Amino acid sequence: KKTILIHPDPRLKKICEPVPDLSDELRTLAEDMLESMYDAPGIGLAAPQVGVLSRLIVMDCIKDGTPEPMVMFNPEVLGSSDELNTYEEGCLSIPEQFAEVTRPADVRVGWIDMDGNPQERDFGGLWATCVQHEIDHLQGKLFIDYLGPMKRQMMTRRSAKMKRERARG
Ligand SMILES: O=C(O)C[C@@H](Cc1ccccc1)[C@H](O)SCc1ccccc1
Ligand SMILES: [Zn+2]
Repeated sequence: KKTILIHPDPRLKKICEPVPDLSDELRTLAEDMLESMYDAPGIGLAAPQVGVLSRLIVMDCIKDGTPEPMVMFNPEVLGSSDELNTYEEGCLSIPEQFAEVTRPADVRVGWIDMDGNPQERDFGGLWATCVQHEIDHLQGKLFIDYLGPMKRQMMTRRSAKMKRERARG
């Protein structure tokens, strides 16, 4: 299991490097990230959140109750709808802070899967929100960056407080 970084942390603001070639090490990292995600619990997790500045995200697009774990290397948004959707987002790196974020309702995403094969898929609903939230992490972008400066500052202060309290154990 990997430790999830808490905002503010400079590693959460970095642009992540593309994954050059798949390796067993990267596949193991993806497995560890899925384990950390389920343990949190969460429905998505990006590599920078566990301190790895590579373009890798994991998600579980639960389909009618059955878990559907997804591993995406070098994910990119290929297209997005004009239609928007607003969702109250949270982030495992900004504990217990929630705010409404508006994003395109539907997105087409391309990525390389665990077997090294290129994949392409349309996402809607919660999964569209989740995959956009995760891909933002690879650009060093957090959901609070969509808020006004006052709300962002308040959430940053509170997250920093949570971080201090967690560090003290
Ligand atoms: O920090 C992360 O990237 C995990 C996020 C992913 C996410 C954020 C907003 C909306 C959808 C997904 C969450 O903490 S995972 C926790 C969660 C669980 C169920 C529904 C929404 C969020
Ligand atoms: Zn997040």
